[in-house]
Amino acid sequence: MLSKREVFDGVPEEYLSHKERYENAIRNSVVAFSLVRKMQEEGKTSINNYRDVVGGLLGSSVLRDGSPLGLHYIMFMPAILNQANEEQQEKWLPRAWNCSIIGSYAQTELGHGTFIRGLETTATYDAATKQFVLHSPTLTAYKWWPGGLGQTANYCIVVAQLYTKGQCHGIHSFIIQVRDEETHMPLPGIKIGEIGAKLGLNAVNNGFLGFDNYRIPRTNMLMKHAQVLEDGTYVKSRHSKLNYGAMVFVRVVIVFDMVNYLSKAVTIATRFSAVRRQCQLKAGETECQILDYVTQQHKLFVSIAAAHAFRITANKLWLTFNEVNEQLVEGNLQRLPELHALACCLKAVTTADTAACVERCRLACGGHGYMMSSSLPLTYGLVTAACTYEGENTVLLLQTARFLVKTYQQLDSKALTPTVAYLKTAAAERFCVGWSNTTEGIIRGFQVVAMRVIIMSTFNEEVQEMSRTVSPQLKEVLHQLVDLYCTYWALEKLSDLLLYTPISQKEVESLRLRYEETLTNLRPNAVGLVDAFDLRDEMLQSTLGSYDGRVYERLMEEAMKSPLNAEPMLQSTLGSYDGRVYERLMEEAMKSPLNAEPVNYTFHKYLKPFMQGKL
Ligand SMILES: CCCCCCCCCCCCCCCCCCCCCCCC(=O)SCCNC(=O)CCNC(=O)[C@H](O)C(C)(C)COP(=O)(O)OP(=O)(O)OC[C@H]1O[C@@H](n2cnc3c(N)ncnc32)[C@H](O)[C@@H]1OP(=O)(O)O
Ligand SMILES: Cc1cc2nc3c(=O)[nH]c(=O)nc-3n(C[C@H](O)[C@H](O)[C@H](O)COP(=O)(O)OP(=O)(O)OC[C@H]3O[C@@H](n4cnc5c(N)ncnc54)[C@H](O)[C@@H]3O)c2cc1C
Repeated sequence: MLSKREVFDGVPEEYLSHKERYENAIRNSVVAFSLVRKMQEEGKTSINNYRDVVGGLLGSSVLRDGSPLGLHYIMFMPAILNQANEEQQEKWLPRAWNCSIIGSYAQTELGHGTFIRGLETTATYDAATKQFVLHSPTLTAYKWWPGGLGQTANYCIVVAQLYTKGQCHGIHSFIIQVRDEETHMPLPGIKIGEIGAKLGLNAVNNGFLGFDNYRIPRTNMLMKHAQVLEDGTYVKSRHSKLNYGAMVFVRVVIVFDMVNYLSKAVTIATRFSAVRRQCQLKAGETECQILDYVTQQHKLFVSIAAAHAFRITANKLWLTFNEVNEQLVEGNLQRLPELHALACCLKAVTTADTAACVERCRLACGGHGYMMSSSLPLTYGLVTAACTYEGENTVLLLQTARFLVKTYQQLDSKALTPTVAYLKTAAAERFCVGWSNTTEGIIRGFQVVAMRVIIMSTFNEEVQEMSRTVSPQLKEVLHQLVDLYCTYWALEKLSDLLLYTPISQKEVESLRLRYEETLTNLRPNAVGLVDAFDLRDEMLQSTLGSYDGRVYERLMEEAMKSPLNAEPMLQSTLGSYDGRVYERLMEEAMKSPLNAEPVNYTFHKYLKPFMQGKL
């Protein structure tokens, strides 16, 4: 087993080049995941074991910044289990378990991540050849982000709009080979590479993938829920959202992942705070441990409590996930909406809280927390990504809100599922129940808050008609900015206002409405207001923030500059805006510091022996 913080030719990880990071990650991953494969060979294939071992490996000292093989375990295999029929599982799972194929999960595109019903990649059924034709009609249709896809995976689950007999049936999943199993070269009609450097997870080898009328057998559509028959007849799924199952699974395991990272961060910060002595509590005394300061305890102790709370929650969610999945197998879909809402809510809350807590742990360590060697910056990079991937947090919380409002609207007509049963009590009792400063009293208080917020949201949704115009006068707009700033901070600091001012409940409710109104009023001028900062592109240096809005072209242009994309040469009609695609590719290749070797040497040295079970 590799030692902690394995180095690459004696150079600590932080000082490796982008390419060396990848090579180091491949080398460490094949050794680490040989352990997982051994577990499988020895029959220790309980999903709990895998969850804990794979989860423990990712982000561990060996795979500190993720792994190009992570998605293979986290999404590729669970997606086959969740969406492939028995025949397809028999064909693909054994090869996935022994890693003779390495997979990824390609759903997000340059142009769409959240709104998956808007994905543009198409899979059109050709009954004459009994094949699906995969195609990326635009640059924004390119898959963008799939972990391991850049240079590592040779298969992936692709989510595409299914067309048969001229009709679109929405998004479905397909298992697709993208690289030759012997040479690892991209197959004809496949345009593939890595997307470039990121804030963190720089060992994951996130990639892009475009299809140019690429054909796959009909039987490569994952057909557990919906099917396309040989003549092109579409047979729909019992529930349109059963295809979303892979995302629910990952959201559930992310909660476990947050426990790992939060426990690490608060361990580092608390131990350091016991060692670090700074300043004197009383003049003349020896300097005290910073852990003795109440302000330091305020920063850290809630993270210790949160780590335990998240662990208990994660275990309960895992049990619920398994219960509901057993019911799904029996055709009982009754608790699927609750599981979806719960997974959305807990993924969003635990990732957001963990990111905030890890940042507080870093700040609690002063300058030394800013050192890469503290592991706190790296940990922050890992956990903050989780606020975005597997469903951006805001969007997932909106899904939970949607479920809660629907539950409230059916309060009297429908039996409540376990996690929302409290709404019945909160609705039945007087809202202003007496307050008691006990754990139970606080929980009851938050249940009442939840109830009232749901009622307010339902009221806003049903009654509120928001029609507004915005005066073009700059004065008007600046007043709105002042208004926004005041109402934002009044709501942020509401507990102080409630404690120290006579603000009433009614005034708080109208403050909230005013805040939302100000947001809506400012929306039409939002871009104009930032243009007014007059920051030139050269100063911004951002693919996302350039003045001309050509985000996707710039993202792709930057991705092409990655040294890893020089091998192999990309035969690609990337839709470059000036049409000089081949000249530009050759220009870029000539700039690359890498030899245009057809495949990164790590494939033959590490990956292929691993896939052949020789490591
Ligand atoms: C062999 C198996 C074992 C193998 C080994 C296992 C090893 C385990 C490994 C464990 C390791 C642990 C450590 C690792 C931790 C994890 C690391 C993760 C690494 C990175 C992964 C990142 C991957 C990705 O990011 S993949 C892409 C993710 N993308 C998204 O999440 C997209 C988000 N958007 C959406 O989900 C949808 O667009 C949504 C929900 C926002 C809107 O969908 P839609 O428009 O279709 O729905 P609505 O109109 O809003 O609602 C309609 C209706 O549908 C219901 N619904 C929506 N979604 C779902 C769902 N998922 N499930 C069920 N129901 C759903 C919704 O509630 C509405 O219902 P109504 O009744 O109509 O209200
Ligand atoms: C490290 C990392 C790894 C990833 N790995 C994978 C992978 O392996 N496979 C894969 O398929 N994808 C992967 N992704 C992509 C990820 O799933 C998407 O980034 C994520 O779903 C968010 O979508 P988006 O990027 O389009 O953001 P957007 O949805 O465009 O979000 C931008 C902003 O718009 C807001 N917004 C969007 N829709 C709404 C709405 N309806 N209401 C209110 N606000 C809204 C969001 O809240 C956010 O503030 C990865 C992403 C990251 C960062």
